[in-house]
Amino acid sequence: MANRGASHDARVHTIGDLKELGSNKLPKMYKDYFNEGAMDLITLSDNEAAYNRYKIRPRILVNVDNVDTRSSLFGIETALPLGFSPAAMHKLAHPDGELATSRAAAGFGISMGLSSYATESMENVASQGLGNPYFMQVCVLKDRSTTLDILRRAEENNDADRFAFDASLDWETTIPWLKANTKMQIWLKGVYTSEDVALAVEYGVDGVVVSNHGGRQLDGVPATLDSLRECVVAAGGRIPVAIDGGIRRGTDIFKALALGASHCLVGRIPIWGLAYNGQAGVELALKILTDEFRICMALAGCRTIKDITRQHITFLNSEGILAKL
Ligand SMILES: Cc1cc2nc3c(=O)[nH]c(=O)nc-3n(C[C@H](O)[C@H](O)[C@H](O)COP(=O)(O)O)c2cc1C
Ligand SMILES: CCCCCCC(=O)C(=O)O
Repeated sequence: MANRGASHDARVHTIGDLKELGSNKLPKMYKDYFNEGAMDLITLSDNEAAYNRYKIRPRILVNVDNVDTRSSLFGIETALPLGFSPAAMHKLAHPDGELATSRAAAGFGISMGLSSYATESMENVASQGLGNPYFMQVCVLKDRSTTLDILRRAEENNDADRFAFDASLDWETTIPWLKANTKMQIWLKGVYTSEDVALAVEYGVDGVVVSNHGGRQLDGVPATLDSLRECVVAAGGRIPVAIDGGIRRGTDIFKALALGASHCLVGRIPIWGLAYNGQAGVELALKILTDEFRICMALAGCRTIKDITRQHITFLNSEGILAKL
């Protein structure tokens, strides 16, 4: 049963409610653009299903009188280990678009990622910030001057628009070129494997995001929560490993952290909030996630984010047996 205490909206008690009500306010073409994925949607659906294969192992008689959900990204404090993934075209969901999303993120003190295909300028989006971390998703394009222009503008805004993707990118040229052209941290988004985490460390990348683009690129790859496990081992604490894809509940955030994620990102949730009620809808989503996460921490016996460990999670194997990780 839904947690009826979490929301201030009579109709929205869960992110599932928000998806249903928000999406259904949109023209079908926009709804499909936001909600669908690649091919047969197997990875899209598994991103969510994976969170149900892992179970929380609560500890009892832990003093959780004063649960502290604070975390950090890029060395900047966040109210939660949560942020918004860069996702294109928020104005298709609501005319206030990324400005509304940015204000909601700033008000809640969480991280805000901006897409190269945003419908608002990075300058206007970043100016909504209140000291919360901002990051810009950059495609390295065939026309490197366009990518350089995005990097310059992102640097000027302390935190990032245009087109042809470059399919010839490789480790040897791309990462050194990026590092030579910016002082900002460089994180790789779209990492799936221990091999590529090891290369990210070797090439001096600052962090990785385990992501399959919300099931919108290669159908048939694992759920990100399943990929996370090998990526965390490969990182070995040398670089942070963030995750996105399929996170819909506060308990999902808890599970990802227990499996070693340093930060969780959500792509469609702010879009559903925007579609439902603009900035107030995004804030409603964050209220639900914050309350659910705080309650989960307390009931699992974790007072701080550091208290959430591998001991707090177990895996339901194909025979329905809880296997210790
Ligand atoms: C409508 C939409 C547009 C997206 N646009 C981008 C983008 O421009 N750049 C990018 O790196 N990822 C993009 N993504 C992927 C998200 O950053 C993120 O990986 C994904 O949404 C996470 O899954 P979730 O929606 O289940 O949270 C997009 C995702 C969606 C749903
Ligand atoms: C030419 C515009 C491309 C926008 C791509 C946005 C995106 O990544 C998505 O998944 O949608």
